[in-house]
Amino acid sequence: MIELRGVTVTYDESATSRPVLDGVDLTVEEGELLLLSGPTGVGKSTLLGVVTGLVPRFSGGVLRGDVLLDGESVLGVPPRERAHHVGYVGQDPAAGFVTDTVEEELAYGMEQLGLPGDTMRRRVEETLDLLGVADLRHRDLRTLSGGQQQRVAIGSVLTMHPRLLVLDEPTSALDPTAAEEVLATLTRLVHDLGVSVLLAEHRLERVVPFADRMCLLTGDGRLEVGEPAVVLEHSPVAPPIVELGRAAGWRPLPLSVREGRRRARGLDLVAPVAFAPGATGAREVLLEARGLTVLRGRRAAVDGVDLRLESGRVTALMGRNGAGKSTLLWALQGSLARQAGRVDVTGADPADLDDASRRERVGLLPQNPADLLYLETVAQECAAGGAGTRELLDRLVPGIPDDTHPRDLSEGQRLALALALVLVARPRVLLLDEPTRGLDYAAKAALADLLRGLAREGHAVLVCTHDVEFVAAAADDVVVLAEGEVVSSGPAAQVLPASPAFAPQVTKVLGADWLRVGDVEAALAAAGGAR
Ligand SMILES: Nc1ncnc2c1ncn2[C@@H]1O[C@H](COP(=O)(O)OP(=O)(O)OP(=O)(O)O)[C@@H](O)[C@H]1O
Ligand SMILES: Nc1ncnc2c1ncn2[C@@H]1O[C@H](COP(=O)(O)OP(=O)(O)OP(=O)(O)O)[C@@H](O)[C@H]1O
Repeated sequence: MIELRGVTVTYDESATSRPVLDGVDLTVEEGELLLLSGPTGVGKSTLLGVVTGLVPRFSGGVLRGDVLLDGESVLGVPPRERAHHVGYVGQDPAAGFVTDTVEEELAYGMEQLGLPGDTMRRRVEETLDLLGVADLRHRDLRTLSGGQQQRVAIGSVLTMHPRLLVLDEPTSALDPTAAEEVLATLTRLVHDLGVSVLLAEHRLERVVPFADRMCLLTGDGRLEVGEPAVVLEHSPVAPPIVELGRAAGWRPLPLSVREGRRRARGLDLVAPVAFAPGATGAREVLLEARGLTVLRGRRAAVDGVDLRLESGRVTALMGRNGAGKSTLLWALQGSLARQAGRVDVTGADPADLDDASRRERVGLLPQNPADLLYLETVAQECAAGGAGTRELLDRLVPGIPDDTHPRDLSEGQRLALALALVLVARPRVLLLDEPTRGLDYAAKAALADLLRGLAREGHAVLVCTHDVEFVAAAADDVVVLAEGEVVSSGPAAQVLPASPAFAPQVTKVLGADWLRVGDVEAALAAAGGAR
């Protein structure tokens, strides 16, 4: 139904710079789910923008080639007029909201299309249920948690019944169960109604099992399209199950946990020793919270939480969308008022400190990294961060040009820059809110290394995330929050395998002794050596 022909996009027309997309051909067929993947900053959002019409109209840059909808060129057709056929949800869902409440937002697109009132009401009800947001229907959009916003944004395009859905990292703010449900819903639309879905995603473990075909942007502007199992043979980005298949020499590669489990029957491995703790020697309590309660609206979003963070440990804070994780982070950091309880960070209550002295003790990476960026270029931001900022940035996502405006960075590049600015201050306690959005596997591995390194040097790290694979790679401990209360906590090696929602792929395939592909690789090497 939509076709890109020889599409080339160049943002910077100087002779030295290469196009982001270079002669890309792609046909999205009716009734298929197409997964777009590739490393951070490679051009995935750009490609989606070509389909929706946002690139180059609102992004700048130059587009060559043609885009056809049902065989007719739509290059001159603005995004608004394509919305009838093409529904789009961007990487920052809140940025696309145009009304005030959940119900209004779900109805807005349909009003623009001039649909009859009873149709609108019916579709709003259906969508509220489909995305599990019925109890939020009257809520102000600005008070929703990140994951709640993402669900509403997806719902607001579904109500228009577009024939093609274009989604940029649609599960990045969703808890694992919600992600699975949203993908199952999309798959149902694809199978039952012949809707087409084109989605870019970094968490391939979530999406690959649902994809009919996969496109890979390789980094030189080219696009490779094929069966997921074929594209993943040599893809630089691959989910843990595929890495496991590669390590064990399984062909064809397993794409789902189920296939992996079948292949793993013949594997005879000696279980790894327990995960090495972050630091040896004495641990120091760097942050202690007792009876922490924070109201949001009339409800306690955080309800009597006790928490202790020690030097040398990386702790993951997990839990359903809306469980109160972001609220807890801001209350620990001291800038969000609490109704009860106390917080102590190395002898002081951060709520009593001014901004500068607070930053030295507790660093917080906000859910929206753009909140930390206010200068004109990457180089200026790095200079303002001080010595070492640029090096930190390059460790996470190498090669970002100095003169780029932070606004023009890809999502992952922007996150890496904000992270570098927080990390360079070397606060003893580091709080990170969902720090893996937009990051490819290499960048996540670099981030995990960085956090583990900081822990070894005596920092305490608390990472709020829905990315179970990242938790498996980075965390010593896990704290799970539900409705504002701590419902379980303990070593990651015990908490993750105990829950079907939080178990990483390797655990699901090989059992509770295994969390990471690296451990399996080591065991395979040891077994090979012993033979
Ligand atoms: N409006 C713009 N002006 C200039 N450069 C841009 C603009 N938008 C994107 N870029 C650059 O083009 C490249 C591709 O960006 P894009 O956002 O398409 O990547 P992406 O693959 O979606 O990244 P991520 O995985 O981080 O979401 C990046 O290097 C980015 O800095
Ligand atoms: N001003 C407000 N009025 C009413 N409820 C609010 C307000 N602000 C936040 N909430 C609610 O408080 C709860 C906790 O929100 P919080 O952002 O801490 O959740 P979270 O665990 O970080 O979620 P996510 O994983 O989706 O980011 C959510 O249900 C949210 O809708």
